[in-house]
Order: sequence, then C-alpha cells, then structure tokens
Amino acid sequence: MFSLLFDWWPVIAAALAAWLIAKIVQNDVMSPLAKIPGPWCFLQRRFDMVIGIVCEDAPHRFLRQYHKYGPIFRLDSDSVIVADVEAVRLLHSSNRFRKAEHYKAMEFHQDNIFSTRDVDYHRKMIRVVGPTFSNSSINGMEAMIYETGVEKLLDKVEKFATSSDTFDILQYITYMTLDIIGKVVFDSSFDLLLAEKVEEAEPPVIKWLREVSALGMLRYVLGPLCNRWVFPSHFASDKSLIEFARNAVRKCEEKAGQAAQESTQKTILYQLIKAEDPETGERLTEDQLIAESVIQIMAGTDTVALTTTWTLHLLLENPHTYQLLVKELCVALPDRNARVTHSQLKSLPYLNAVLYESMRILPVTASGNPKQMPPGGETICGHHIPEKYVVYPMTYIVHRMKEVYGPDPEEFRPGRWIDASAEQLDLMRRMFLGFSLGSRACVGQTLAWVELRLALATLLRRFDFHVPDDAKVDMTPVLQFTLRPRARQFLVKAEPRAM
Ligand code: HEM
Repeated sequence: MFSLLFDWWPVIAAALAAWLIAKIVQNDVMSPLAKIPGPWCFLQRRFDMVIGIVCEDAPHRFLRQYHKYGPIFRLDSDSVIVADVEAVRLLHSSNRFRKAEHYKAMEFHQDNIFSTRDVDYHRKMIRVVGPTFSNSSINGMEAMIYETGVEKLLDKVEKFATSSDTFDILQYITYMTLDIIGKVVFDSSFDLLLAEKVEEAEPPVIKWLREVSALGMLRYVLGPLCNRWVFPSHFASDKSLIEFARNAVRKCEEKAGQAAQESTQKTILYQLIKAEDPETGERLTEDQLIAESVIQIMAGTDTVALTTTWTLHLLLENPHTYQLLVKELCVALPDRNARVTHSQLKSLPYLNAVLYESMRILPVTASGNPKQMPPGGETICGHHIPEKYVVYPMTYIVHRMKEVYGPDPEEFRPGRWIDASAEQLDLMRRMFLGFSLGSRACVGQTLAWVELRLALATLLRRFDFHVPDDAKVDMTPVLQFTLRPRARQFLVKAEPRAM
C-alpha cells in the first residue's frame, strides 16, 4: 500500500494541486463575492468556521475580522457578514429577505413560526399566534409568572442566603424560566424550583431541550449521517418532547371543550386552540399546536435565563453600575418584602438601560439572523450579492459598531441608553438586534421583558450578591447555539439586603 503511494505520489500530488487550484478559481477568483474583503482563500475561511464552532469562539473570531476587513467580509463561499447601518436596516425592512436555509434546524415536529421560510405561512402564524403574546394577553399572565417562577426563585435564594452556601444561580434561573413557560403555555409548571435538592441526574425536560437543540444543528451539519443509530439519546429526547407536547395539547383540548377555569383560559395553548385566523377562519391543527408549543419552550427559556444571568454577571463585574441600579430599585420598591408588579418596573430608566446594555454587549442570539438574497440579488455595502447567497447581520458585531454605540462599545455602560442625544438613541434602538427587527422579530418579547424585569429587580431588591473568591468559574462567553458562560454555571453567594 505504502509502496503504491510512494510510486504514485507525483500523480496524487498533481491531482490534489489541480483540485485545489480549481477550487480556488471557483471560490476565490470567479466567485461573485471575489471582490469582497475577507480571508484570502476558501480553505482559510472554512478553517475559521470549523475552529469557531469547535472552540465556541466564533463571535470573537469574526469580530477580529470585522476590525481587520471592515463592514462587509466573506464568511464562506456563499455567505458574508455585515455590520453596517444601511445594510442592517435594509435586511430587516421587508419580507424580500427571507430566512436562510439554516432555519431548518429549528423545525421541531414540523415547520413552525420560527423555522418557516414561507412568507405566507409566517403571516398566517403571526395572525393566529401573535395575539397570544400581546400586551393584554401577557398582562393577564403576570400573576402566573410571579407566583410560579419569580416567587419560587426568591424562596430558593432565601434558603441559600440563610445557609450562606454558594450556589449556581444560572441553574435556578433556568428552572424559573422553564417553570414559567410550563405554566403560561401548558397550564402546568415543571415544578423544577419546588424540588428540595438538586438531583444528580439532569431533570428530563432539561435533557430533552439540550439534546433536541443539539439535534437541530447536527441534522443541519451532518445531513443523513445524523440518524437514530448514531445519536439514539438525542432522537429519544426529540420523541419524548413531542409526546409531552402532544399530551399537553390533548389535555388542554379537553379543558377547552368544557368550562375551563379563568386561569386556564389565559394560557397560550388554550388561546391557540380557540384562535381563528381572522382572514380565513381556520384553526390550528393538532400538529401545528404541538409544533408551536415546542418552539415556545425552545425559544423562550434559555434566552431569558441567560440574559438574566449575563446581566447579573455584568453588574457584579461593575460595582458602580450595580450600586446605581440597587439605589433606583430601593427608591421604587421601598418595602424589600412586598410583592412587586411589572407596572412598578416597566418605566424605571436605569433598570431598562441595564437590560438593554446587557443584551447589547452579550446578546444571547449572538450570531444574528442569516438572510437569503431575493431573486435578482441585492446590493449590500456597495457589492452585488446574488440570489440565494446568504448575508449575516451578526448581532455580536452590529452591537459593537462605534458609529452607533459610541467610542467605547466594549464597555458595559448602561448610561449610554440614558445620556445619548435623541437622534443617537433612535439609531441605537434601530440597530439593536437583541430581539431582531422587522417582521421576523421575537414574537415573545413582551413576555421576555416581563420575566427579565421582574426577576432581576426582585432578586436585587431582596438580596446582595457577590462571587466568592474560591468559587470563580470561567465566565468567558462562548457560542453554543446561544451565548453562554464557558463554565455553564455562575456561582454566587447571596445575603439578605438590609431593609
Ligand atoms: C431575553 C429573551 C429573548 C431573546 C433575547 C429573544 C431573541 C429572539 C430573536 C433575536 C429572535 C429572532 C431570531 C431569528 O430570526 O433568528 C427571536 C424570535 C422568536 N422568539 Fe424570542 N427571544 C427571547 C424570548 C422569547 C420568549 C419568552 C419567547 C416565547 C415564549 C420567544 C419566542 C420567539 C419566537 C416564536 C420567535 C420567532 C418569531 C418569528 O419568526 O416570527 N422568544 N427571539
């Protein structure tokens, strides 16, 4: 075998060289993207992407390229990254720029409001699903959000404060978001916060979500190689999650057939079962109900948990900012133990500034929302990008544009959302991709804001947090589907705040 290779090596080397030259000509010389700056060769671009995925540091890697190449640069043979005001505005301005094929990874059970690339199907889903996330609908859920999630989280932290134990607050905030989603979507909390002790084994719903989101990416990257023989546990989790949602849908359908309690009528699934498309009068099928409720668990738990955790982390890293927020909260909520309502919080300037700033600097959806170019292509940053090529307005980079956020974009400075001129603030808001923009913006953002404000404000009003020296963990932000701490935990101590 080796002697054969040895005899034929000049031929093999020549064939490899010919292949490489042909690929370089195709991808780097003849490509319609050839004039766009970026790493010089397709191999280097592919290498950067693979290393970014393996080391989970893609956002930092591509930020360095932005500093080197400017507002548009090549990501792969058919895709570019942009961080430019006009381009971001254009890409979110109309349905001409559809979601890229990557969103197939978000199809759970079937196409859903998040994954769909079909503009008409999306419009229909917005007509039916949108009202369940309206202000009045979410206001009706506030008591459930508080009692099922926020209050139970406070009880948990109180116990750790009393025992002076160090604990992983990311874990408990994640439990809170899951218990809330369970309650507001299915009328049944997962009761993760009620467990006395943290079990050694991961709670089933957490395992399902972890494996099902990984499965989405694996399917996209590996195609047919991603099957139930290679990833049996992931496929089992997928089945369990769908079965869980199917049972919940059937239970809720039964309740909807009888005289359901008022609190049940407020839940998202109940509203979806009753909802009719105002244009056609159609209702959602059982399969659509399953798919929509699954995507709400997938999209509405980690995002809120990580945003709350990152905000707490950034505050503890910046004691002056932390004190300013605590001061605002102590004035607005004079009684440490009184129940807090969202209306007391929603206009607090510093609380809102802190949350915007945290989502700006550490956006959980850091990679942004890739858009496919329409028929005829489009000119972006002076370059023609052909039909079906993909453009990424990468959130992590857009949120660090000096022309939008000022000369210190790497600083966590909530004050920028308060002291900016009206014109600057308008630009900052229009470039804020934390919840995305336009017709594909986050449909659950009203719910997210209620959870974020209630959780952060009540935690900080009631407790003083710090990171003990002997419990420091690696909080480097890494991209694993969402932006999370490398340690996958955030260890803190809490003390009851003096009245
Ligand atoms: C802090 C929390 C949250 C953040 C930062 C966030 C962020 C986002 C972003 C950036 C998008 C656009 C993604 C893309 O196009 O690739 C999105 C879409 C979406 N989000 Fe959220 N989200 C949050 C909470 C929630 C919650 C609580 C729910 C529901 C329970 C939810 C449900 C959805 C859905 C269904 C979509 C798809 C909307 C569509 O395409 O029409 N999200 N979210």
